[in-house]
Amino acid sequence: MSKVHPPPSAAIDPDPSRSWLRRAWPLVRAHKWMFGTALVTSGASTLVAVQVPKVIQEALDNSVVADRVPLSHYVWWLVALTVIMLVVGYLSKQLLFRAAARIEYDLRNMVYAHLTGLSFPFYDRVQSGQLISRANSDIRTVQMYLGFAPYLLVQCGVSLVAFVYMLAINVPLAVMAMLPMPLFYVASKRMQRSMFPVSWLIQARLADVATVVDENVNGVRVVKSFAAERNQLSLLQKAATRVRWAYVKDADLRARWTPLVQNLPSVSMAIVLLYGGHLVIEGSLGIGAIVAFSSYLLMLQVPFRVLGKLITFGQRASAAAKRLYEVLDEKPEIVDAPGALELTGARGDVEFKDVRFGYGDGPDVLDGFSLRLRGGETVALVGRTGSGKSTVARLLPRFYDVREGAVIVDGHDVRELALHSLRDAVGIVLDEPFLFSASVRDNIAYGRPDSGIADIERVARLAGAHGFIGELSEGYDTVIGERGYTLSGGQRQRIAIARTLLVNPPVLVLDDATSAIDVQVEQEIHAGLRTLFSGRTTLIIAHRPSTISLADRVVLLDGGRVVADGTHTELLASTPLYAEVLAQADERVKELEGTGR
Ligand SMILES: Nc1ncnc2c1ncn2[C@@H]1O[C@H](COP(=O)(O)OP(=O)(O)OP(=O)(O)O)[C@@H](O)[C@H]1O
Repeated sequence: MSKVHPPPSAAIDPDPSRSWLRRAWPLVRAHKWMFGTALVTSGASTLVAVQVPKVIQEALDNSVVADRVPLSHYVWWLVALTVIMLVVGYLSKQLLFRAAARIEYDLRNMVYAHLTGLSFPFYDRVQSGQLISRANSDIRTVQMYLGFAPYLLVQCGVSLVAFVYMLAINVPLAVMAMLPMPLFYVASKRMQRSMFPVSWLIQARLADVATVVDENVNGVRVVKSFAAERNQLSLLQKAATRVRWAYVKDADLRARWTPLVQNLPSVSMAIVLLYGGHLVIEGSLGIGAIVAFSSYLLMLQVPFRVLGKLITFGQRASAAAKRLYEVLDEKPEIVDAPGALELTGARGDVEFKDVRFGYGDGPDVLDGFSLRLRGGETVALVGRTGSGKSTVARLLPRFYDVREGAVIVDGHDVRELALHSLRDAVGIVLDEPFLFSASVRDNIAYGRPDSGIADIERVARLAGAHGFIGELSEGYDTVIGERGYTLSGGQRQRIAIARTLLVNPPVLVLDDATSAIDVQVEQEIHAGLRTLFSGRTTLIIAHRPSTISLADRVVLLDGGRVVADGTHTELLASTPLYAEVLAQADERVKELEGTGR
């Protein structure tokens, strides 16, 4: 049985006018106990660390210089403090890393869940490399900051206790030692201002590189068939050069600012030596105080140094978070209407009523498109390339919404139906089906994961896939390579047909779904296809007369609307455009066969 994974514990604040940190706050708050305990224990361990110089000071003054107390007394104290620091430090780190991992889990799940919910128009606009980069590196950057910034801040805060101890030893010396600190603050601020744009640029350019790499890997077949490796490499080099430029700029700014910011506290050490040494010579301060002071100053350097890093880190996290929010704030365009109806036991009566549609802000692809498919009918949709046939197919399961008119299933506008019930009822097989890197059996059972092998074999037989599956090295258990590229185009199509058949949808759309199956094999599986179509409403988008002959009726699409409707023979006789489209398709098939594809 598969393990149940908990849903994310929190979502981000939806108000986009708020700062990125405020919006991310619910993620941290969801683990407040673990986080809180981690912070308290880390504060406690720092507090213990601050005691160490005090013990050394007393040991020097009372045991080494004055011989009033045995030295072993202080040695035991130091041992005890170290043990406490070890135990408390272990606890705080354990809890902190766990809390940080949980934040990452929540963030990752939230982003992926959101991406899954987004509609096709979003995926048409966004490059997948950018998405992958956002989903990986940006999540990590934000998680690191959310997880570790509060911890570092607590450590910084508690280290300031060191300053209180310095004041207790000698007020004027403590004040003088802290004099360079305002300068330090100003330098850190300036560093922050000059570095922010560059850190933003780095994130954006890394995403560009991811896009090129993604296209290179996914489009490797095209790249190689055009022997375009060099071009692709030069594209990558261009993107990588832009990243390098940003990193060099970052390094340049860092090299200018970091030494200044890091070494300013050393000025404090010089002041302590100069003024403190004078006080010791005068006899108003013990030598132990100077040693304690230098330790405290070292401790105080840590927060200031960390603060500098925290600032840069914060800028990266802010840039990453804003890019993640861009995705998270994206509203799915195609969603269930309030009170959406469940489509159950569909008859498969389909109607496109005076549909006008275009992609995004683009021109109309369909305009005044009307078509009725009665329950159980098989209709072939034919048209020139680019005439909008696949677009018609995409409107039926509501991948996109129409601009005007309506798509109606069983008397209901698809916009009134619950999306999951509509998509359960409409099966769609594409010409280039996507297969997963899983076994043939799992690919066929994708829509019905609980199906038994008997059902899987039955649909594979109908789709004409059983024969070649049997010849694969491990039959139905053969794992097919990424996207199914270890199979031929026709084999992939037959697996995709079987996959849809198993779901048994009352409405079926085959979008050029047999185009890669050779004519002879297609003839062989015609019987299977007829069984597949019987009892369900089928829209076949096809070019071959042999496929078209499976339909009861043929409609011709041109100029965004239906221009002819009838049987294959009727259309051949009455509509010259129909014969022209078929002839063009025939030429295309011959060309493809000629190139051996
Ligand atoms: N996702 C999209 N975003 C923007 N425009 C698109 C998109 N998909 C298709 N188009 C455009 O819509 C028009 C119709 O495309 P469609 O894929 O529906 O044609 P088709 O008739 O199926 O073509 P073919 O026979 O070549 O597959 C074309 O002009 C195409 O450029």
